[in-house]
Amino acid sequence: MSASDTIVALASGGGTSAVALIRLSGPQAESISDQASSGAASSAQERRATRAKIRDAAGRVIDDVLLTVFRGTRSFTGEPAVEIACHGGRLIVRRIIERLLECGARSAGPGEFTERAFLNGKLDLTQAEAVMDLISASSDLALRAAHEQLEGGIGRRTAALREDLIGLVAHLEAWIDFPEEDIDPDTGDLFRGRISAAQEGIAALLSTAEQGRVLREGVRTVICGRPNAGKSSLLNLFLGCERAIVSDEAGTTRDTIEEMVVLDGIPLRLVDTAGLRDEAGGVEREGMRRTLMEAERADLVLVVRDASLPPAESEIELPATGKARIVTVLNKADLNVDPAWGGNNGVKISCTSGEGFPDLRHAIGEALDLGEADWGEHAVAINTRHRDCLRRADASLAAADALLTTAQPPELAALELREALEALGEIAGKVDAEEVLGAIFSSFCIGK
Ligand SMILES: Nc1nc2c(c(=O)[nH]1)N(C=O)[C@@H](CNc1ccc(C(=O)N[C@@H](CCC(=O)O)C(=O)O)cc1)CN2
Ligand SMILES: Nc1nc2c(ncn2[C@@H]2O[C@H](COP(=O)(O)OP(=O)(O)OP(=O)(O)O)[C@@H](O)[C@H]2O)c(=O)[nH]1
Ligand SMILES: [Mg+2]
Repeated sequence: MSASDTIVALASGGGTSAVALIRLSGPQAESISDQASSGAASSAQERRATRAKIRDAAGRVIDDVLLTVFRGTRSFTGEPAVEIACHGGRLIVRRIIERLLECGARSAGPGEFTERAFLNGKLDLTQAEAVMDLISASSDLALRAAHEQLEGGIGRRTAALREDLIGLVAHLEAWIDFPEEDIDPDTGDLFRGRISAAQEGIAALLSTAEQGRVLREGVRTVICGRPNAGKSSLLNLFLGCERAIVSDEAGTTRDTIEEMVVLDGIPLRLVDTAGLRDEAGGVEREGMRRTLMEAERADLVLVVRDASLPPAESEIELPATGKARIVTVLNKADLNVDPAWGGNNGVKISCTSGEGFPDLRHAIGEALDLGEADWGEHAVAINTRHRDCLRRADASLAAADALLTTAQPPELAALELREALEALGEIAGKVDAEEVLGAIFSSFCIGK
């Protein structure tokens, strides 16, 4: 499959920079670049940075650049491509792209280069997704998981599962189609054992979904407590800057404030909220409603209490927190800690002095239980699309197993197995009936 048009886009970040990278991909990449560079592209050596001048239609120089030409399928996109490294001014970038459009290129849509790489067989779907994960990774662990996926980690694991199932379908269908060949039906325990082994493989992948979500979106961490407990001060302490307004006026924070931080390699999406109190009205009430909504969706709730007050005065009725872990933070430990706090097992800290902050970070790590140790060597973490495909595959395998257990016609079980294969194939973006046929002929030598 190959695209007929040539796309162009800025590949580096917007804004002003020392150098910017403009990318062209498609069959006319080289000829379009030639028009804009007085033939410099076609006289350039393949995959070698070559000095050139980009000129407008009137022949005036727009910029002095480095061109790199990728010929044939030897490029990221698997089709002819040209990269132009120009000076990173906004106007320069705009003028060069305008010139390339004038010469016959079209503006690329979002993800279109990677989509082409997929369509040209350079990447499977999980690898294409990994490119995005890689770019948006906000922590070392997320980066590792994205790298593993870009290297084909998930693709390999689903391919192995598919291979097992293809063997199974081949066996079952050969038996259906050629009963006279005297193939051992093998639909008893052995056959079902292979189905359940595949289900175990699926379950192992599915069990990484939660980590995948956390790595991609961050642990939703909601800071809640009574007004003035120091919630916004805690957010600021995490960020190391005065992001949220802090004041001794109770009810300062009205709307939720969200910021990402990374704690020992784990991304946290921190949400500062409006304080919870019974006597609130008007805007503050609306703020509280938002706090409760956030708490319900949280993975982790940090309950901030003012340790300089007696426990009863900083007590909050904890909102419904779904499945969130809860860590209690006893703030203002620099003041006189009310003796009644004695036996409370919250983490004592001072947001003003920073004292006790390492203990809090440690307590959060423990509560989340997401440390390096759990990652093993291969940091595979599936995304929601993979999860949905895996769940469908698992349901089909369960159905196939049930059909075989109740001695239904093998055709029905074969259909379910094919459904499972298709669902697994969707993960890497391939669905291919030929594969099953190939396995039948190669392993059973039918027609000899
Ligand atoms: N300048 C530049 N830097 C970049 C990219 C790019 O496209 N251009 N990348 C884009 O995301 C990443 C690197 N990934 C790449 C992947 C494949 C090929 C490539 O040319 N593949 C050919 C040749 C293989 C080889 O010689 O190793 C191929 O697969 O046939 C290039 C970059 C990050 N840095
Ligand atoms: N002594 C002391 N004061 C603190 C500490 N943390 C916060 N404060 C003070 O407590 C007051 C309230 O702090 P905020 O961070 O605004 O409290 P909040 O929980 O966000 O309050 P609302 O947004 O109104 O719900 C401010 O005057 C802070 O300076 C602390 O560790 N020690
Ligand atoms: Mg606040």
